[in-house]
Amino acid sequence: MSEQKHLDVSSLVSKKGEFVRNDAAFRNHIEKDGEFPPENGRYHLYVSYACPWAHRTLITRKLKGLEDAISFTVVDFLMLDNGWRFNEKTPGCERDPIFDAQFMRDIYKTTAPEYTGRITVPVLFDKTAKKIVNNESSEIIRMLNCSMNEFSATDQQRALDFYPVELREEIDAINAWVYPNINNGVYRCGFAQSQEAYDKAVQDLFENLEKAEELLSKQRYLVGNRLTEADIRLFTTLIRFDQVYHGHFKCNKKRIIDYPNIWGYLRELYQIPAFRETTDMNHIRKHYMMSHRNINPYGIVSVGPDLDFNAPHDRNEKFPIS
Ligand SMILES: N[C@@H](CCC(=O)N[C@@H](CS)C(=O)NCC(=O)O)C(=O)O
Repeated sequence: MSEQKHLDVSSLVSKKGEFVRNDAAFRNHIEKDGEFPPENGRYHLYVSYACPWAHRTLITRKLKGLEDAISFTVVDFLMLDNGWRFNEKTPGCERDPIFDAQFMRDIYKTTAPEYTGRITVPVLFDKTAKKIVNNESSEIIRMLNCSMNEFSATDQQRALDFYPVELREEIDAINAWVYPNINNGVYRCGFAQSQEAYDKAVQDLFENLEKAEELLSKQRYLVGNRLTEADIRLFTTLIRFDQVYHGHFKCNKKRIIDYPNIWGYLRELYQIPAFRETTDMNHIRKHYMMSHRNINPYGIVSVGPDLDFNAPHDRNEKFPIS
């Protein structure tokens, strides 16, 4: 196990000062007749409410009605030198129910002692084999979308498909600009270590937010009239934007509330229970501002803004779904 401090992002910064995210290491899949077969109650998610990548998995789990089939544990929002930790004293968090571990790194160390990479969430964990199945959220949400259908709570949830075959090309094309420029784009702004890297990241971010605004001025969702994985993936960045990324990551050319179509779209998604009930703004705001001491040395949590995500939106009138 590497002894590097958890918050040390120097290994993730290029010579030009650009933030470069590492690829996830555990890339197994839940599949019939495979090492990790679909099974009710066998799998567990380790997540942080603060983390946009983990947030995707919680939303998909709930949309698909897999609350009884897949358990989860939330780590403390504070991530300091020892990384993600379990702390049942923080509201919303619990003890680790599998190993009673103190830190997330203990889960990685116990079950994958040879692993030397970063200790990230989300983690999809097999409670029977005591193994990490996967720690890449984009793959975890695909598994939750289709590999556990037999355990969905209702037939309606079972039938939901957020990555349907006929839309895959379009969804992939959207993800291909949303991920680098928006999802990871905010991190590229916030963790940039040169003016040049920041300037480029911020330009890419706002050009692509304009692109999303333009698209959402013509249609209800990113891929036409149907809610897909692309929307789940964009939502978790948008919901954090004005409250955190705008100030903390210096993404302050505009706010999301300045884009009328994105703002309406964000409110519509937030008002769907699976999105709203998995959003914890307290964890989100405190995590970023109290943990990233390299960019906010005193850990002071800023005041606002106070946004009404529950305010009515006009998406249904603008783009009715027949
Ligand atoms: N590719 C991963 C990225 C996950 C990730 O970077 N998670 C962050 C939290 S937002 C983390 O755990 N960071 C700790 C670190 O990099 O040391 C995914 O999408 O699942």
